[in-house]
Amino acid sequence: MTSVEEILATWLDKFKPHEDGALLPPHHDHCLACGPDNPHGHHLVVHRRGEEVHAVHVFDQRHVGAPGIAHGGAVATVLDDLFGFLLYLTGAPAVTRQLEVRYDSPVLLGVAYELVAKIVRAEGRKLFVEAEMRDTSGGLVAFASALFLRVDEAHFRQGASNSPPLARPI
Ligand SMILES: CCCCCCCCCCCCCC(=O)SCCNC(=O)CCNC(=O)[C@H](O)C(C)(C)COP(=O)(O)OP(=O)(O)OC[C@H]1O[C@@H](n2cnc3c(N)ncnc32)[C@H](O)[C@@H]1OP(=O)(O)O
Repeated sequence: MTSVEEILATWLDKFKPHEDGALLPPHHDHCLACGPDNPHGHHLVVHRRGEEVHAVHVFDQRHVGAPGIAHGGAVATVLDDLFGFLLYLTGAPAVTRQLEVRYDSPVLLGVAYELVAKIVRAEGRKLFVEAEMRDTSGGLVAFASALFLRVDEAHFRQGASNSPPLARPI
């Protein structure tokens, strides 16, 4: 697992401008939603699309709530993390202060959904953001809104000396 200091050393590079259509970098390699090296993660892949961010995502059996249906917390994780990619367009890190998710239809495992997020407005440190998740017919299955607050590197250093075990003992 990479240390907080190692992540911070390259973290701000990710906030340099990304071209329209570019594949956006994961927050870090073990991020629960987008980290490619997290075996429990969603492995979310996100591109810039104009002033929005876009992903096509499939939930799998690891994210099950009711049989065959994604857990609502898993859906919220992915939507929250998608907002985290909008931060690359703003040029500065921020964290979720409030997140609200509306679940309009069950999100089915093994089915592709299209996700889009955008910044609705920015006021000082505050970023108000919204996201939609749609099925391949264009039907809205979930809608999220959130408030993100800009923070500095000191915020992330709060976790630097905290090294819990990688997995709970069985
Ligand atoms: C290691 C390196 C990097 C790794 C990065 C991984 C990144 C992952 C990326 C993304 C992954 C996904 C994302 C994640 O998972 S981020 C992880 C989940 N989020 C957190 O852990 C955040 C925890 N919270 C905090 O640390 C503090 O609360 C922070 C720092 C956020 C704010 O505490 P602070 O004390 O600083 O600020 P404040 O609370 O006084 O408020 C400030 C202003 O905001 C206004 N306000 C507050 N609430 C509301 C509201 N509901 N509607 C409207 N306004 C509201 C408030 O009135 C005030 O306004 P004003 O008086 O200034 O006008």
